[in-house]
Formats: sequence, structure tokens, C-alpha cells
Amino acid sequence: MSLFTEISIPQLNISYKQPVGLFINNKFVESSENEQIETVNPATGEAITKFHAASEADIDKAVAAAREAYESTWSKTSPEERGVLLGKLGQLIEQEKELLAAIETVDSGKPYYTNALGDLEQILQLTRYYAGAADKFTQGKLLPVSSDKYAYTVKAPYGVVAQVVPWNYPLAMASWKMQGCLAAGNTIVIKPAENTSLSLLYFAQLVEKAGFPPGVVNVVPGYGGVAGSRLAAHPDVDKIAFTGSTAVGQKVMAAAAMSNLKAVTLECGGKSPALVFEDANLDEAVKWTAAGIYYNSGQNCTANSRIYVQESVYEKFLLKFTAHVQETWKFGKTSDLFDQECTVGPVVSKTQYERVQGYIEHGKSTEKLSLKQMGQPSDSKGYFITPTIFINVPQDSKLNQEEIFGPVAVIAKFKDYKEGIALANDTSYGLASAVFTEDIRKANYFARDIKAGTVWINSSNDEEVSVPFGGFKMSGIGRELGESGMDAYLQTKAVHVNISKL
Ligand SMILES: NC(=O)C1=CN([C@@H]2O[C@H](COP(=O)(O)OP(=O)(O)OC[C@H]3O[C@@H](n4cnc5c(N)ncnc54)[C@H](O)[C@@H]3O)[C@@H](O)[C@H]2O)C=CC1
Ligand code: BAL
Repeated sequence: MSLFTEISIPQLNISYKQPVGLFINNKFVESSENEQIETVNPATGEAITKFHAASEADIDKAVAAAREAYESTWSKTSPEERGVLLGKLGQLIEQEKELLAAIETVDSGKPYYTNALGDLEQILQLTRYYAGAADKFTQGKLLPVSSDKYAYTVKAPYGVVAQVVPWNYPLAMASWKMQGCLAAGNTIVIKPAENTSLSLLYFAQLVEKAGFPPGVVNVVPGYGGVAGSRLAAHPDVDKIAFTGSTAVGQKVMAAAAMSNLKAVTLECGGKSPALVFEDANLDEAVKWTAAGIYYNSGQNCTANSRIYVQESVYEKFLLKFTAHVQETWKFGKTSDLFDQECTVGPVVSKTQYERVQGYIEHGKSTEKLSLKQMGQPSDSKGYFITPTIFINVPQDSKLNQEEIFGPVAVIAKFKDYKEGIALANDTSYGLASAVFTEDIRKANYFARDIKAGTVWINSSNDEEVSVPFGGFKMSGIGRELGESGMDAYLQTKAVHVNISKL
């Protein structure tokens, strides 16, 4: 099988060369067992191409390349040099952002204009952020101890870092991990998800063009149970960062512990609440909560998948929410993801389609809940799911307890602040939360009382690359983005200096 394949995207009049090998030492290579994975366009269900899947032996080669690059070159670069390389990478991303967004659209099902281009804007922004941060967030501290002694701290990179990323934001989740990690001075072996590997393979070429030395970034597409688990258990990986399901996050942490006690960052599932109080601006609350559940077809770990509305404005909110969803969250003409009006794409795969439809069917038939469904895709191909609203959902419903990861809003009532915050906290997850009120005290009580890593006051899911992101409880460990996105890849060394004389 060739290491490149020609792919056409007729809607944008684009034809390009897609790398389909493993990227090790700045070269595309075949997998040692010649195993291949077919990737499918979620809007049509049709195959796009096949790419090589890394075996355990390939992972070992990639880790050895990353180790060699770390010891021989990368650990000797200055933070400023790393910042310059990230700056060049940013320029290349800017030049290629339309193509990268188009690859995301075709491979992961993101509407091009209203979604995929947005991912690329964020990637560009965070690449520039870490280019500038490389020589700022790497500084240690001077610690005066006594007249005869001082100490200083050094922030040292871990060395070889493994990263395992999911399919809901293929290149964005990779960038959340890679750019800060490189700025901090580590080398990387990164595994994209098996159903959305194309954008990161294309991106690898930009890494090489920007001038990163061989072995600094290695991209190893492959199956989670083979390539992912080998990375988690690898004795020469110093840290692993993972985004995906909580169940796999637990496996990654166990493998990390039982191999070499490598450091771990986990960004896992969520069941994030939004509380809408009676004094909220309801139009604003409707707009944000709808975006917070329907953007990216609900495939967001931070999706506000539980919406609680104070009982006095519940009916009014429902009417407004339903009308707004009908108006704003729509499939494209002929289910075309390149239609400028398209805001709802398919979910990523047949597996996810069946999983999300399973929850809808469960709500409808088993729990007999009331629901509204908005519009139909214009043809039956692909994995499109109609934006769905479940109404008056009891707290113990499966729909209120489990992460659905699809365009399914779950709405319920609450009486007062005490009940609202109790319902919001009634989950094993703690990734994000939102509150809608015009009362600054109430908003701040909520920020104080909610057990979640992110609180949005009068908005939802509007992340910033400069602000830390991560979960409480079973949503994860550690933080990404902002200064935390570099700190996650630095460890502190304390140096004691004795200047006393006998
Ligand atoms: N936090 C988030 O952003 C995400 C959450 N999810 C949740 O997980 C559910 C299931 O989706 P899946 O694709 O099954 O998620 P997953 O957790 O299996 O996949 C995420 C990544 O982990 C890798 N992986 C799988 N098994 C592994 C293992 N044993 N060791 C190391 N890496 C492994 C996969 O290849 C992929 O790259 C979704 O419905 C959603 O609820 C899924 C993706 C992203
Ligand atoms: N919004 C980016 C991370 C996530 O929700 O999956």
C-alpha cells in the first residue's frame, strides 16, 4: 500500500495528497504488520481511504525515536528556539487552515463553515499562544532560605510524552496536548482515534516543514487496544495524556501505574449541568444552552447535557428553546456539510449512531418520556441524528445519569437554589457547568458550590485558549490550556545551594 493517496473534495474544488503511513522520525513509514484501517465519511457512510495501523513494535520504534530526539537535540533547545518553531508552525497552519478544516469535515462529519473552520481558528490561536509562552512559563523560582543557604527551582520537561486523543475534535484535541508539551521541551508520540486520523497525519507534514527535528513529534494511528494500550504501558514513556471515555481513562491510569508509574493527565467524560434561574435573560439562556448541546452534534465532553430550569419560567423556556432549535440547529441541504447553513452534522460513526439512537429509543420506549424532534436529514445516508429534546426528565433517568454524546437535550425543572445546586451536583462527573441569572450573588454562589472544573456564567462552552480546562471527580485529572497546558508537561526540580563555610 502506498504511503500517500489522492483525495478529492469536490464541494471546495480541492484535490490533495493525504499521507496514510505512520509518521516516525519525520518520515511516513508502513506499519510493521501491514495492518490497515478504513476510514469512513460519516455524512455518507462511504469509505474515504485506508491508513496504516501501528503495531506494538511500531509503538516501540516511535518511542525510541522520541527518546533519541529528546536526549540528542530537543532537550538542548532553548525555550526561545522552541517558541520560534511553534511560531512557524502557526504560519503553516494559517496557510493550510481551509484544507485542514475540509479534512476534518470529510473524516469526522463537522459542518465546514459553522464548525470545522472554528476548530482551526482555535488551533491557530493556541499555537500562537504557546509560541509566545515557551520562554515565559518555563521559569523557576529563587527561594531564599537563610543567610547561608538559598534554593531555586527548575521546571524540567518530562522527556518522552505519549498522547492519546479522541475523534470529537481530532486536530483540536491533538493541538490542546501537543503545542504546550512541545513548548515545555518534551518529545511526543501521539495516537489519533482510529476513525479520525487523517487531519493529524496531514498536520505532521507541517511539523516537519516548520523545522522540528526528526523524532520530536511522532504520529502513530492505530487501534486503542493495541497502539493506545502499548503507549500507556510503555516503560520508556515518562508521561501520558489522554482524552476519551472515563472507562478507557481508568485503563490508561492503571497501565501507567503498573508499568513505570508514568505521570498521567486524563480528560474524560462529562454530564454537565446548566441551571437557568427565573431572573435569567431567557433569550440568552436559550441561545447558549442550545449551542451547548447541539454544537458538534452534541459530541462535546463539556456539552450542557442536563438543562435545569426554575419552575416559574419552565414552560416559557421550553417554548423559546424549541422555537430556537428549529430555527438555528439544522441539517444542510441534501445533508451537505459544505452548505453554509448547515449547523448539525452527523455523529462520527455507525457505532456512535447506534449508541445515541439507543439512548433516544430508551427514553421514548422504556422510560416513556415526552420528547420533541426537530427536522430530518434530507437523505437517509450517513449517521445524522435529529436534534432531540427530552422534557420533564426525572433525575434518576438514564438520560440524566449517563453521557449520551449526541444532539440530545435533557430538560427538567427545579424549585429553588438549594434544589438546583443539589441536582447539578448529583453526578459522578465534574467537567463543566453553566448558570444563567442576572443576580451576581447567585451566580457566584453557584461558582462556589458546583463541583466542576469549569463554570460559565451566562454562557456555555465558550472556551478560551488562555484559561485552564479539566475535570473534577470522574471527569479527569490535571488541566490543559493556558499556563496549565505547559505546567502539565513540566516537573519541578529543587536545587539546594549551601554557601556556609566551616
Ligand atoms: N472526553 C471526551 O472528549 C470524549 C468522550 N468520549 C466518550 O466515550 C464514549 C465512547 O467513545 P469511544 O470512541 O469508545 O472512546 P474511547 O475512550 O475508546 O476513545 C478515545 C481514544 O482512546 C483510545 N483507546 C481506546 N482503548 C484504549 C486503551 N485500552 N488504551 C489506550 N487508548 C485506548 C482510542 O483509540 C481513542 O484514540 C463516547 O460515547 C463518549 O461518551 C469519547 C470521545 C471523547
Ligand atoms: N470542547 C472541547 C473539548 C470537548 O468538549 O470535548
